[in-house]
Amino acid sequence: MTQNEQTPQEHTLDNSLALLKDGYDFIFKRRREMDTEIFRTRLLGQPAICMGGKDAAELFYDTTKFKRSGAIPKRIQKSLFGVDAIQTLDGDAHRHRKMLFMSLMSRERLDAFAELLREEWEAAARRWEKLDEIELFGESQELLHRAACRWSGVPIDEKTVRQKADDMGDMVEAFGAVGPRHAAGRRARRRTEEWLEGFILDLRAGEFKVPEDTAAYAMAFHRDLQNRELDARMAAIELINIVRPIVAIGRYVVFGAIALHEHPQYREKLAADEGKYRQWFVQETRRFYPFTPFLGASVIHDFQWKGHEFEEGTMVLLDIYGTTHDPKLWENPDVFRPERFEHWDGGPFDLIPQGGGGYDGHRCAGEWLTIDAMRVGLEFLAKRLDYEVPEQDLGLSLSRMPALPESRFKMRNIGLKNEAVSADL
Ligand code: HEM
Repeated sequence: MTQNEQTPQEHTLDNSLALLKDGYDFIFKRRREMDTEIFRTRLLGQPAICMGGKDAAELFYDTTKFKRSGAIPKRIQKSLFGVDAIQTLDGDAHRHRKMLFMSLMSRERLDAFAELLREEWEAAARRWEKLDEIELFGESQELLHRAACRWSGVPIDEKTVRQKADDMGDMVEAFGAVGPRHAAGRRARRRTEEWLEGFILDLRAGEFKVPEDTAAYAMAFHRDLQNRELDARMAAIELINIVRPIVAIGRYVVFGAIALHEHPQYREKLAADEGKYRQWFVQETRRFYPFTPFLGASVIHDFQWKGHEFEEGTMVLLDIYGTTHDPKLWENPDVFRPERFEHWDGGPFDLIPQGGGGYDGHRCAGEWLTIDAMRVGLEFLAKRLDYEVPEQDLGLSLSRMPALPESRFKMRNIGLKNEAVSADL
């Protein structure tokens, strides 16, 4: 037997349709069936290696073995990420671009974001009080978009703000879709890139001014390793790489709201933040609910790992959903239990809903901001709002990528309680 034959192999011409059908469970289901952390299959007409778990995650983030350029399909770049953006860079070019993103994430700037976000929740809730019913998903995307624009220096036009927030959301909605949902995401991206490219050009021409510590300023005037400004379209794409994922936190707000609804015993604990309850609840929401299904990279040169052969150019997928539900890492992984985080040691390769490793690698630049934004939003829901949750379908299908309940979380009879939310995180 050659080393290669040790890797379980699916005998299939191509499994792309099964990937769409099984969605988040595609890799994990096969890992369970074959009792393996790694297997070979064929996807998008080419051989692919799928793997999951802590060791596999650590391997995936070894930049001497894997690269991102050429690994992200164009259809994902044209909808979700933007073509040739940070997600596709490697080596020094990536490190330099990543420093630009991380420079926006100082504690001071994150606190400023949390404050803007609290204002937006308060303003939105005052509007909701006058309505019979709202849909939390769209509403939270809009309020996150407003906070993201104010924080990033992007102008808000009241006439178009909801449309622009929906466009940000549609780019995310497109990633695991074929047909109309995917096409809508591409159209949304084209419109948004055109809008923000014009804005970047205005900033450069001095026709519009923004503070120097904003993302808009950073993207407009960033210089690459050759000391050149980014192409205006690329600056717009990277600015979208700030605003779009902030809007996407609306999905986690909905997941947190579902968790609160299905486990009402946590509401008071969350409001009072007994222990570090808010932090545990947020971490469990990010671990438990499906958002990113897997990540892709490509093998730089032949190597072996635990007796498995990796050949140059092979596409490799890391199972994100399966790793956050791996029974080797999480006791009773399919039970929602925030207290599990009381004794979690904070490893870089187990809780990986937003990628693993360090922030100098490809791990999500906005992870701290996401956690802060969820703490603000969930505290607001638990402490400041009274609401009813009418009968609706809150089920999440693992074959819909990205996952979202059909009803998008409807809330009724919303009122504001006389309780102040905390000023710090
Ligand atoms: C809504 C919740 C979010 C989820 C589920 C999420 C998830 C992820 C994942 C899985 C990655 C890829 C990691 C990798 O390739 O190894 C990533 C990368 C990234 N995220 Fe997030 N993210 C979220 C929020 C944010 C926010 C709020 C921001 C910015 C404010 C952000 C900015 C980025 C950037 C710039 C990258 C590319 C990093 C790189 O390639 O070096 N994300 N995110």
